[in-house]
This record gives sequence, structure tokens and C-alpha cells, in this order.
Amino acid sequence: MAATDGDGDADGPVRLVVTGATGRMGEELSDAAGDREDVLVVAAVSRTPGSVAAEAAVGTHLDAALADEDHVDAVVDFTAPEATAEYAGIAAEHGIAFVTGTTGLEGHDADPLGALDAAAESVPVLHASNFSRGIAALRRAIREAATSLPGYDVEVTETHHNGKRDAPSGTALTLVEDIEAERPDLTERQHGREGEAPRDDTEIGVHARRAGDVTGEHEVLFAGNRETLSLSHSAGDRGVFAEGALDAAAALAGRDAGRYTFTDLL
Ligand SMILES: NC(=O)C1=CN([C@@H]2O[C@H](COP(=O)(O)OP(=O)(O)OC[C@H]3O[C@@H](n4cnc5c(N)ncnc54)[C@H](OP(=O)(O)O)[C@@H]3O)[C@@H](O)[C@H]2O)C=CC1
Ligand SMILES: O=C(O)C1=N[C@H](C(=O)O)C[C@H](O)C1
Repeated sequence: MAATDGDGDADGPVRLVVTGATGRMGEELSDAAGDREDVLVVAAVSRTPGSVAAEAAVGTHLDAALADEDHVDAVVDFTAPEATAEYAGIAAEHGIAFVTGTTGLEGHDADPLGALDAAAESVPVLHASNFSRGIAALRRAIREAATSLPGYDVEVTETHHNGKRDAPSGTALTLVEDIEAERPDLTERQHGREGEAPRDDTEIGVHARRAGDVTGEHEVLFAGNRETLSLSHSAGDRGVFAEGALDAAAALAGRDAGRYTFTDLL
């Protein structure tokens, strides 16, 4: 069923379908939505339903879930690149806004970035590699530092739990893009170092660590010859991502078709 112009006000809560519902983020989204008045998870989709922590319909197919519900305002997706590519197309076919936090989209065989662009021709689409407000602030600080410290070496390091599939993290790649936009002299991404590997002036170092249950940490180090500046963010739990994604979904529903960023809606 097509989306309403739901905005969480006069018509009641913004009605959401969550994909990847049995995943770490899917469960977090349902928990966070349960504590809010402005959003309601009406259906939870996962290819292996298991025990979904939502007072919602549970199914294995997004297409069927969208057809079954009276109305849906947005799909919120935290899955995997191939699933995101498929789900973006299904949301667009149903005329429903699509919010995704899935990372590892760049260069994937399923062309999820192309699928998001195609969906955005008919519905509002928002992809963010990180839905925490702290990372949004870090991005602003990093751009300022990158312009203020010309010629400084830059190294980006991220740490995540041992269940993460993609490396480096989507957030780390976003931070690298932000730095590259301010520092066109940094043309090489150096992913780790091994053996004889002297540093080149054109490098941004990018380092990924995987350990235990770390939710997500990002650090950007700017180093000159006599000083260093380190800017970092640590997520305490996945609730910060879930709250940001729900805020984004509530703000995106009812907007014109097109691509949106998290910062557009903050
Ligand atoms: N933007 C942000 O703020 C954040 C982004 N993320 C990103 O979100 C994504 C999910 O993270 P997380 O919840 O930790 O991952 P999990 O592995 O815990 O969950 C992934 C979910 O997606 C489902 N899934 C995986 N592959 C497919 C597929 N091919 N078709 C359908 N469903 C599929 C899984 O189902 P099944 O159980 O059957 O495998 C599971 O329900 C990652 O890309 C991660 O980097 C994570 C946190 C914050
Ligand atoms: O997989 C995760 O957990 C996270 N993924 C995102 C990323 O790749 O940047 C965001 C966050 O750091 C947690």
C-alpha cells in the first residue's frame, strides 16, 4: 500500500517497516521505537524471522509486508548491501520512503548505490553510514581541522565488534571523503602498513580493528612535526544509531522524491 503523507502529527505516529529485524540494529530499532510516541513499527521483516522483539507483524518478504499493511510511511533498513539493493527497489515500487544505514555499499556487485539512486527518482531516500549526532558533529570538526592544518599527516582508525562484515567501516570511509574534500593533496588511501612502507605525503592512513563487542569507535589523527590533534568519537551503545535512524525516518516521510542526507534532516 502506498505511503501516506504521515508526519507523526495529526495522523498519528509515522508507520515504519523494519528490515533485518533479527539483526543487532533491527532489534535495537524495534526496542527504541517501542519507547517513542512519534513512530510505530507496523511490520518487521527478516529472511530468518526467529524471535523479533516487536509488537508487529513479522514476515520474510518486504513486498508482502508492504502489500499487507494499511499504510506505511517509511522502510528502515539495516541489513547487507545485496538486501539493501533489493529492498530499495521494493520500497520504490510501493511509493514508500526508504532509510538505510547499511554500509559496505561501495563497489558491491549488487550495485546498491545505483539502486538507491534509482529509488530516489520516485521516493525520498536517505542513506547514512552513521546515524549518531556525535559523528555528525565530528564530521564538522574534522572538516575544520583539515582546512586549518594544511600539510599535516592524517590517519583514520576505527574499532568495531568482531561480528562486523565490512572494513573499513562506512563511517571511516565517510570521514576519509570529508578529509579528501578539504585536502586535495591527499590522493592515496593507505589501508594498513606492512613491511617496508615509508609514509608518503599524499597518503591518508586508514586502519580497521575488530575486537570483542566494541559498538563503534572512530579517531582522526592530524600530525604536524611538533604537534598532534586527535578527534574521536565512541558510541556507547547502538541506541544512538537507532534513535538517529528513527528521527530520520520521521523527518523523511512525506517529503519529495530524491536523495537526502542525515545532516539535511538534523
Ligand atoms: N548507519 C549506522 O548508523 C549503522 C550502520 N550499521 C550497519 O548496518 C548493517 C547491519 O548491521 P548489524 O545489525 O550489526 O548486522 P547483523 O548481522 O546483526 O544484522 C543484519 C540483518 O540483516 C539481515 N540480512 C543479512 N543479509 C541479508 C540478505 N541478503 N537478505 C535479507 N536480509 C539479510 C540479517 O538476517 P539473518 O539473521 O537472516 O542473517 C539480519 O537480520 C551493517 O551494514 C552495519 O555496518 C550498523 C550500525 C549503525
Ligand atoms: O557495523 C556496525 O556496528 C557499525 N557500522 C557503521 C559503520 O560501518 O560505520 C556505523 C557504526 O560505526 C556501527
